[in-house]
Amino acid sequence: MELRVENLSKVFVIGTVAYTVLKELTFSVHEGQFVALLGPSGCGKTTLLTIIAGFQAASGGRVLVNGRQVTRPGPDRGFVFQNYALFPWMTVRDNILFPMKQRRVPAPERERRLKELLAMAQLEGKERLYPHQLSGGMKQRTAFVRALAGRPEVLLMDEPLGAVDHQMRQTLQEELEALWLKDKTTVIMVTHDVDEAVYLGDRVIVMSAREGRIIEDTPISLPRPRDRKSKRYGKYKEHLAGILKNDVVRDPDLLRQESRLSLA
Ligand SMILES: Nc1ncnc2c1ncn2[C@@H]1O[C@H](COP(=O)(O)OP(=O)(O)OP(=O)(O)O)[C@@H](O)[C@H]1O
Repeated sequence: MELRVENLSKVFVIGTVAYTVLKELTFSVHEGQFVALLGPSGCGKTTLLTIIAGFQAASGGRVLVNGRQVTRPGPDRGFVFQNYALFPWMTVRDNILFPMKQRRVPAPERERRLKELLAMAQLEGKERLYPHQLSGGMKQRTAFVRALAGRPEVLLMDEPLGAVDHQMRQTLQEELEALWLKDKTTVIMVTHDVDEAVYLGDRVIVMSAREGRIIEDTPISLPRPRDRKSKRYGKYKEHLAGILKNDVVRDPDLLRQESRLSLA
């Protein structure tokens, strides 16, 4: 599997003003890599992820998965939304089966895959519960394995832990890592949390607050599970936090570059 983002740009036009949200981004992600996409609020992380998913089109450039250009959503790309987006009226079992039914996976194969995913996520015995009856960790694990049900080439996660408090977040990061280590699907995860990026990422791509450029692309060479208290862990965090801070200091108004368009 190789995912390639080539010269990707996105411009939103509101009235007569064009806002450049992503500007000529280029990077590749290799098989099995866990990439954390880090940047301040509003820098274009979600926009980038949704273009990779095929939910919206780029204004320029392209995304290739195994050499094929992305033009629409497809089963080769799984997506985990913020707040998990489980169907509240469906049980754990039906949530996980849903994408397989949509893809008309034959029933015996569906049941086999469901069993495998429930075991992987330690959700055996919970399959008849509804989302509101689950703990935060169980919801996350359900969302994660639901996205894996169709065996995507790459899993795209948009701040999957965005809505949880600090303590819970660390626990869920550990659960997420344990789950990912069993499967090693290629992941791109959006986050604005430096600690989360260093804890989970094999590699951290940092986006600028302005014009959605890449300002850093760093491998995190630490053994897993990571020791948050280690000196090297702290160094990585310091380094990335410094980059984010410098970027903001250079652009104190944090305003997107605006260009007047003549739409007449
Ligand atoms: N459909 C749209 N039309 C106009 N502007 C948009 C649209 N979608 C996003 N934007 C703008 O693009 C910029 C980037 O948004 P995006 O959601 O990608 O940022 P983000 O880095 O994911 O932010 P956060 O971390 O807060 O979720 C924002 O300024 C946003 O207002």
